[in-house]
Amino acid sequence: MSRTSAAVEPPADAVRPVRHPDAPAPGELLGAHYGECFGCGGEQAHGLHLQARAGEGVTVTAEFTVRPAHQGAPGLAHGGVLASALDETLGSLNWLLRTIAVTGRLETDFVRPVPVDTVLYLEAEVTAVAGRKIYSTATGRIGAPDGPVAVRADALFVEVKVDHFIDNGRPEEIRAAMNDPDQVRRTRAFEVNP
Ligand SMILES: CCCCCCCCCCCCCC(=O)SCCNC(=O)CCNC(=O)[C@H](O)C(C)(C)COP(=O)(O)OP(=O)(O)OC[C@H]1O[C@@H](n2cnc3c(N)ncnc32)[C@H](O)[C@@H]1OP(=O)(O)O
Repeated sequence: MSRTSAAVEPPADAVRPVRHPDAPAPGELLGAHYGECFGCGGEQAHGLHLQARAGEGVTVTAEFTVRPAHQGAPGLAHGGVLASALDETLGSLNWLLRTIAVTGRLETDFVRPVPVDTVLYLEAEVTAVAGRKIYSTATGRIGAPDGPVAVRADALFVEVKVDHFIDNGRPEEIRAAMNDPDQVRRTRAFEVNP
């Protein structure tokens, strides 16, 4: 039996992803796309503060340290928090395509418990693109970048226009994001996919 469902399997007409020529160079930190983002934002006290770095092709690596605020069972990371770390890492791949996309489906395997204070070493890759649909996969390892796999995920992201956020988000946060003094974050949010 396949580990993943058909929803995250690229269709026959899917193509290989193409790294955007202006994508950050391999090794470069991507930075947060939004200061209040639970996954990557620096302004969220209990957020993941996940730092993603561009890799070769359409890949990223990221690190996330499990803090006491991220517990489910005593001393162990909450599964939803680990899914968030995978989601954020996978979401950051879309910046290498210069595409704004949201998670349509995220299928997660929790392979090993992840204790508080553990660094989760994540790597993710876009495997295929079919129209607006972006297929990607990620793993999270503990102990070291080549340590044992603790979590993994397969995902389908769907490309959206910036109207997705304007129509559905709250005006005050949209305004604040538009006025963000950080030009890269503004570009990422509003100029990539007008
Ligand atoms: C302020 C701005 C900041 C911006 C910064 C960047 C933000 C980054 C945030 C990063 C944070 C981290 C990331 C986050 O956490 S993102 C936050 C979590 N995700 C969401 O909130 C998304 C909510 N969902 C939607 O808005 C819509 O459902 C979307 C946009 C996804 C699709 O609705 P839309 O009406 O647009 O399109 P469609 O329905 O015609 O579907 C199109 C195609 O896709 C296929 N499909 C769809 N869903 C699924 C599914 N579940 N399984 C399998 N397939 C699915 C569908 O069959 C169709 O295929 P085909 O028929 O064409 O073959």
